Amino acid sequence: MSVRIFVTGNPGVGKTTLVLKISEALRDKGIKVGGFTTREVRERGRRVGFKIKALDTGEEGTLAWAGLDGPRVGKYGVNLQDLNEIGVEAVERALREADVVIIDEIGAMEFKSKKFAEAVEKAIESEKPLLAALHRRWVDRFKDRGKLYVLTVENREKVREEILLELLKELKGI
Ligand SMILES: Nc1ncnc2c1ncn2[C@@H]1O[C@H](COP(=O)(O)OP(=O)(O)OP(=O)(O)O)[C@@H](O)[C@H]1O
Repeated sequence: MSVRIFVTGNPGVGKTTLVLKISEALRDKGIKVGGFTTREVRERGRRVGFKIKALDTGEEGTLAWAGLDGPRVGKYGVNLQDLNEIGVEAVERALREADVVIIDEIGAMEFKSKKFAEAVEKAIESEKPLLAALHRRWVDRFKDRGKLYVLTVENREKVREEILLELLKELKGI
């Protein structure tokens, strides 16, 4: 059975940073990483939206923006087009072409897309190693389908090393 690693934790604890550093470390070893990351965008100190970026191509779009017309999560409207065309496509590509699949994150915004939900399911069922950031509210739904790490400021460096070793062990031979 393949490794499936979920990382959760409070907002801003470092989930995206962990995923990015692990992606870099894997790439440095010649391992092909695919999937997507998200990041928040602030203007004058206030959060105004979220960007979504494909790990393989670097293509970036808008995941959600305050006041945007689209399915709503809080004050943000979700941009289904970029979520599907950048995020979901990146996961599909990773499932075909990459050695490791990264999903950052599984949460309310992302689940506004049925295609995203299907891609997550495929990624979990896949034989390829999966590393996914999981929003706190979705932990109960996914915690039995892989290994769950709860990230804190205190443990985040150690957890990062542990996950990297776990993935490398699984990828031995590539
Ligand atoms: N290991 C670390 N060492 C130092 N700073 C860190 C570390 N991890 C994260 N940070 C800093 O903390 C901030 C938030 O990190 P990050 O965006 O990775 O968190 P997150 O958990 O993904 O947030 P969100 O809840 O928005 O998804 C960033 O400014 C980042 O640079």
